[in-house]
Amino acid sequence: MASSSRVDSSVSDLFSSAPALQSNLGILSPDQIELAKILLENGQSHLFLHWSEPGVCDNEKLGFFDQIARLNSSYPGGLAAYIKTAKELLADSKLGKNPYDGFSPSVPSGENLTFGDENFIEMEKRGVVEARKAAFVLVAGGLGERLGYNGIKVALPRETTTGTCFLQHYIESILALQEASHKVASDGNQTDIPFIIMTSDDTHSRTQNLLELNSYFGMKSTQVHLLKQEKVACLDDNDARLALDSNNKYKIQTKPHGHGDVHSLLYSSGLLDKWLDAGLKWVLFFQDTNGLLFNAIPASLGVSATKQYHVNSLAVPRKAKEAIGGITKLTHADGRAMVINVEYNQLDPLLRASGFPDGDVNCETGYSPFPGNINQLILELGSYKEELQKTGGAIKEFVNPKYKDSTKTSFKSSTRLECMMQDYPKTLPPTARVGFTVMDIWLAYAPVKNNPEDAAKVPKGNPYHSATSGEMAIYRANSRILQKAGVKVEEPVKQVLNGQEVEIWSRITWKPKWGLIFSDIKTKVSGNCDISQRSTMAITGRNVFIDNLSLDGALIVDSIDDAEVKLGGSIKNNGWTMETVDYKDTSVPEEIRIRGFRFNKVEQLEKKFAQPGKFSLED
Ligand SMILES: O=c1ccn([C@@H]2O[C@H](COP(=O)(O)OP(=O)(O)O[C@H]3OC[C@@H](O)[C@H](O)[C@H]3O)[C@@H](O)[C@H]2O)c(=O)[nH]1
Ligand SMILES: [Mg+2]
Repeated sequence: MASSSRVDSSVSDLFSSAPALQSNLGILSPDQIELAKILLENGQSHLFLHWSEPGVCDNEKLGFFDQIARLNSSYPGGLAAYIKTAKELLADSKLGKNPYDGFSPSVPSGENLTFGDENFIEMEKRGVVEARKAAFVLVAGGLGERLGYNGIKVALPRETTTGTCFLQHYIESILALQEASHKVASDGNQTDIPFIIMTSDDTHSRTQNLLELNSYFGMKSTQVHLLKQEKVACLDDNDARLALDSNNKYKIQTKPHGHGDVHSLLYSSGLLDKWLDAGLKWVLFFQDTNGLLFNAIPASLGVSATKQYHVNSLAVPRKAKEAIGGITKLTHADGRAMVINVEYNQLDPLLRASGFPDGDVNCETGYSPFPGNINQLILELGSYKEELQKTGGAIKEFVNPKYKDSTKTSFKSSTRLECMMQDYPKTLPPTARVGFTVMDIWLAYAPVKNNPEDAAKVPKGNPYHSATSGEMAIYRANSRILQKAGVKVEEPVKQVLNGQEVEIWSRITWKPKWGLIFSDIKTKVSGNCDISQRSTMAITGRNVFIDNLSLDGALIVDSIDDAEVKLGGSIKNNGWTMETVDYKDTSVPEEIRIRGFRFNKVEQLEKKFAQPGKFSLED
């Protein structure tokens, strides 16, 4: 008796701190009252200051608790944990505490892959074998604020020769891997590779529509899962008081929590257990707009398998101050060490604070000594699941408030906690096998992140990360791959598009099923072949063989799988010319004008082979 009345009195003490809430308790359900207690116990009584008497705005009040329930259930440990962590991180930030305090940075060593050499080819083959035990996870909840594109980024064309969008290319690449992997499977295991897309309220319905309108680009709809991340509550001050929406006092203001949410979402989805039961071994994470990524996947998956890495991050040489994180070895004074991404905004201050007075600068190679993180992670499923069981998928967070002045007592605008998927290894035990794999930039990394205006301001020699450079990188990579396979592809010309000087190579594209790995591509190329710089070549069929072809113009070839087509002889036509377009010209569709050019399809040889059999271009 005595103890229960003590509880009651402490509860009523709690509610007496928020009289406007207390008078409304009658309209709330027991669950909502529990949530109210959590808020009051965690210093959030200000949320109720303006609440009206019962009978006025009751629907809004219930809506408020609906939102609180969502915020509470979508965060590991609930709102109490969120507020507690926020207070700690805000206190550290106010003190100017260095998150890497006690750690000294050094350059780690990893695997280096060179496109086309014996090791690379071996790794690719091994990767194809492993692929049927993989699941792919695309994080695509971001708004793409730096690009400023109106639609979702995965709907942007990867290149405009065929107009194939990023999402279609990703799906076709996964399907090509699946098929190739089943072909070499010795265990008869023919499961479909799962494809997960993390969305947010900003991208969810548009991603869903894009998939549905295009019949999932050839994937089974059951193979694709969308997991929507929720935003997190904004914070108004150093006491982690939650921010109310300025237009609706019954609503908490929210902002994105970052791509790190993918781990807790995967954990709570139950998918990891399903995958383990199905015999899967690898989870591959990737980002929304890297049109070159799948050039790097087979070989790096081969590295993961060969080295038995629990974590393998893909990296490319990094230019100092480039907006990609640096893979860094951090050694603590107490002996602990880890290899981890240091985000691009933190690398310079970390270096300056730890004996590198020049900060983030290039070394004698012309690159930063720290490899650049492209945020493609390959995790070994068993150890991943084990780790998430301990953490619930929670990832080390950070806070980045913009203070009004040096007293650091108030913020210019509300802030929130954030987390990044590449911080996953931070909680791993020292026994974990954490590695990284460095590849050529031209082969593996060409994200579309910057709008034309900002891209044009990128320091000379650093990558633009724009729609222009992203598309040009596809042509460069394909041209170089064919060069390596023995085709004489003419050298590029330089041109300024949307204020950015880029190399323009022959516009060569193919479908993933035509050439997934280099050894496949080599079997598709023979004889003396040359392709001029002004040429366009688009191959959408599978069994298409380039054999003694001399191309100077545009050649577009489509074929069914049962048609074997030989591309040979001398093809010359007026081809497709490139016209410059200014990004400010709003008469041109946004997805085109952000590139700074469009094709004028003057003349082409276009062939379609829809019957089984053997054919050549004369047929
Ligand atoms: O809340 C979010 C934020 C972002 N994302 C997704 O995460 C991906 C990366 O987002 P951003 O493009 O904003 O990431 P950034 O460019 O700031 O940095 C990221 O990529 C480059 C790497 O070197 C960095 O280490 C990595 O953090 C995108 O696919 C985006 O859609 C989410 O899914 N949810
Ligand atoms: Mg970002």
